[in-house]
Amino acid sequence: MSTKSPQKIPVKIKFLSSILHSLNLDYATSFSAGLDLRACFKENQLTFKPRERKKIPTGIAIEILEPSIAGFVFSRSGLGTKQGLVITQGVGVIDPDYRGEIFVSLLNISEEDQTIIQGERIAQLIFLPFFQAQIIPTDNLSYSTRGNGGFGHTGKL
Ligand SMILES: O=c1ccn([C@H]2C[C@H](O)[C@@H](COP(=O)(O)OP(=O)(O)OP(=O)(O)O)O2)c(=O)[nH]1
Repeated sequence: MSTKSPQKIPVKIKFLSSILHSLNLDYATSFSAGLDLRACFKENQLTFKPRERKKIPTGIAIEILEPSIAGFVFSRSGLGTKQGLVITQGVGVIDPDYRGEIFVSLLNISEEDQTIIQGERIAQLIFLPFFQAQIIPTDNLSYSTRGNGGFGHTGKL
């Protein structure tokens, strides 16, 4: 393992919930890629019935001070694999111009009721670079070996 630390980008964080006062909002280890987001609802706990989904406030709003970096909300692997609580839309995208509270939409894909408690770490926020396309309208796309083949076109093995 390198002794260097991951590169940091500047991100302002506004704390919106007193629940976070007593809890740590920081990277779990010095090489964690994801910043854990915590459930900041008023109740002590929240239960999801099978296939139920809920939007959960995280108690933070952010300002990413780099124009080509967005935040991406991913599932925590423990919550997803042990309890079946996953991000409803697959991945949440936090645009760099978004200033509102970050919400996490969780979906219970298990067959049982699942409960999370106030302050629990429910998802992870990862900052990644993105590109916008410079759109070039055309009728002709260049030849490639793959062509139109997709969705398993190259076989299983
Ligand atoms: O998991 C998420 C996903 C999005 N957002 C916030 C930040 C994001 O910048 C904004 C809009 O998200 P998105 O572009 O995915 O939403 P949309 O459904 O396309 O709606 P909009 O018309 O607001 O863009 O909502 C969250 O708080 N959590």
